[in-house]
Amino acid sequence: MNNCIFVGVAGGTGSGKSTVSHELMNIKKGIVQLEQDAYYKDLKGLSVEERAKTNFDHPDSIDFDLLISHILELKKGNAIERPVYDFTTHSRKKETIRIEPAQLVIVDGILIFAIPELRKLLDMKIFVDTDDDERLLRRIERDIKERGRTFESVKEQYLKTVKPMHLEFVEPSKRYADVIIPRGGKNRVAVNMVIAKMKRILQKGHMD
Ligand SMILES: Nc1ncnc2c1ncn2[C@@H]1O[C@H](COP(=O)(O)OP(=O)(O)O)[C@@H](O)[C@H]1O
Ligand SMILES: O=c1ccn([C@@H]2O[C@H](COP(=O)(O)O)[C@@H](O)[C@H]2O)c(=O)[nH]1
Repeated sequence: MNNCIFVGVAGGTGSGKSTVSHELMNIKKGIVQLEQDAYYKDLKGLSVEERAKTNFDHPDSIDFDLLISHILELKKGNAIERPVYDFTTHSRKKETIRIEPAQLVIVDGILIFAIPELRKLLDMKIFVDTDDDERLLRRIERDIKERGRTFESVKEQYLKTVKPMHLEFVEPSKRYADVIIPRGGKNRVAVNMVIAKMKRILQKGHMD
């Protein structure tokens, strides 16, 4: 598809990436989303205990080759089959989701700006910047409610891998952002400015 625009939304876990991505998806029909979360490597080959101990915040835990190849296919105008990842079992489901090429593709995830080959495929890079304590509180609530975790497991994972990887990979990748949204996805002023800009780009059909 000609003039397909790729917008990256990065930020730490619980920063509000999904919230911002959904706001952008609501601009008009036909905008599609590629979540880095869908591209976690399948850990079916490991025992349940080994899976739970995996460092899910290191770039090696994600199949970036597949994500990049999907972006390139969408750029060429071809549909892709996006994997479906199950956070409770740390494995890929059998089914996939067909994503058709679109004028605007939102790519979101904690590490997308930390990978140079991926970064250079993004036409606009937005970083959602939320204080660590707020992100942690949201993460505890979400992982217990939606991802089948206990408070103890969230605490252990946060201290062992989530926090150190955030400091090593996610936070430094903020330097590559074109736009930084402070205080998360409900920052109306910032989100409305990004939406207004995206609407202008979509009307013109290309980046400035
Ligand atoms: N500004 C905010 N204030 C309060 N809660 C928020 C805010 N932004 C997001 N949340 C909540 O925090 C959780 C994580 O937000 P989400 O957008 O899914 O973050 P991410 O995709 O970066 O992990 C969700 O439950 C969401 O409803
Ligand atoms: O099997 C898994 C895979 C990933 N995680 C955690 O998910 C977050 C990233 O998702 P957000 O939606 O951006 O919060 C990452 O910090 C991983 O630690 C997991 O716990 N289990």
